[in-house]
Amino acid sequence: MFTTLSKKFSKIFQNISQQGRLTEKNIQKTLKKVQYTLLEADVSISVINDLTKILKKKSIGQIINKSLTPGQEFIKIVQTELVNLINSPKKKINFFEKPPVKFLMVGLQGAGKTTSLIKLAYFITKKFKKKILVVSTDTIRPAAIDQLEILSKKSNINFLKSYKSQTPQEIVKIAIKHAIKQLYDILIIDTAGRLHNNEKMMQELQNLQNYIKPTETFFVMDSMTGQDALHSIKNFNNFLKISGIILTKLDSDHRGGIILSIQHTTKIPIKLIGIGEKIQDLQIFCPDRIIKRILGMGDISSLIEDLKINLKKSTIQKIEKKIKSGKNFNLNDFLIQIKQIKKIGGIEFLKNKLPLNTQMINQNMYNFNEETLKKMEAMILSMTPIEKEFPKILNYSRKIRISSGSGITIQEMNSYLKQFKNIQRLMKTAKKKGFNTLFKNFTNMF
Ligand SMILES: Nc1nc2c(ncn2[C@@H]2O[C@H](COP(=O)(O)OP(=O)(O)OP(=O)(O)O)[C@@H](O)[C@H]2O)c(=O)[nH]1
Repeated sequence: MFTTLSKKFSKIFQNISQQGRLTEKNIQKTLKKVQYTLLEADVSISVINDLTKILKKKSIGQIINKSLTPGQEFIKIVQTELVNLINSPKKKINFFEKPPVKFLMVGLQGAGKTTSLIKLAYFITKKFKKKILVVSTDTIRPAAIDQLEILSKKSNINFLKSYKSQTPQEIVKIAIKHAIKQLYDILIIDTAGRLHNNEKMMQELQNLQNYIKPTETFFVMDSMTGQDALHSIKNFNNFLKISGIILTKLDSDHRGGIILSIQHTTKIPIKLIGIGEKIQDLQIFCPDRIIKRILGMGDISSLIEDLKINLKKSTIQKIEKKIKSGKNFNLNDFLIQIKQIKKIGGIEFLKNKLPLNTQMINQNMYNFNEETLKKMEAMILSMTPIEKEFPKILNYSRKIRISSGSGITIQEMNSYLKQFKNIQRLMKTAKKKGFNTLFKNFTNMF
């Protein structure tokens, strides 16, 4: 996510941080670099111009000769202004009205409407314990109704069957009746993908929205579409009242410009982001977290949140208990950790959320990948219980035996055991400073 963009920002920031004193000239020079970076990232020109004006005014006014750490001050200003650029007071999802609250999903073909619908239903069920019903009004694309049915079944979401012979309005009428009767809190309605210039289909959608009067009408948008998407949103908004955007496919490494342009250009808030194809890959849009990632500062907060949502409470409690007890962290515990890393999305997922500077400094971390994780697991599984408990006893002959059992060279084994020792040290720090430091110091494990 935003790798190219964040690498560029990291470089600009590294450069300015090294300057003891800032003059108007070098602030102007840095702002030029920021401008080019945004331009290359496909941010719209009007956004860049407005942003540069504010940055110039604030940074020149506030920094020169006034700050002891001018570089840091400059970075803070850029960070704050970028957050302001994508923030909106209307970004909260409204589902606290009289039930059944209705959500309508609209957008171009293939934008990710059906997938996002299911992810959203799953997210709200899991986080807010609401009773949700989903229905499809897509009678145009063959298999669209079946797709929603299959996804719903897979995720244990209540699905109401609809038929191609029905009109969207008939489907919705039945669904609302059903939702009221069965006391559902939320009804989420999928629609057929369409182009904004298909007047007939847009009119049909407008009629449907007027009939449903949804609390939220989400425009689901593929973030890979770039600047063209801005026209689509505006055109959809001419027919409908869009209350929020769900920006999908942010996991692909695109240029990132669209996320900085949407709010400023359309005044419609981004409410949710899709970051993968799996059911749990939907997040509430948090401007400060996104900007941190764009600027290469990592996203430790959402990493901790993801870990808390995706790992069982009991597992987290076990780790915390282990840390607090001060008992020696052994290779059995390490094996459990490896399994957990795999479960939450693997090492690439974790790396993605770490501050870029730390990642770049720590070459070992950079070289660490899914393959390494597999090898570590194989190494530990080839050990005897006593070796796992007390790795200190691993002498040369024991290592030879483990090596032939796991297919890992002695050199690799030594390097993994060194990493394990680093983790042991980290656990001791976490005991003093708390559980969250474990993730904040993640890179020190390597
Ligand atoms: N990588 C990634 N893929 C996604 C994301 N969201 C959706 N997709 C994929 O995008 C493709 C299209 O998604 P759908 O949900 O079928 O799109 P749709 O808008 O309902 O499509 P139509 O009904 O044909 O208009 C599928 O392969 C999804 O798995 C995301 O956040 N990340």
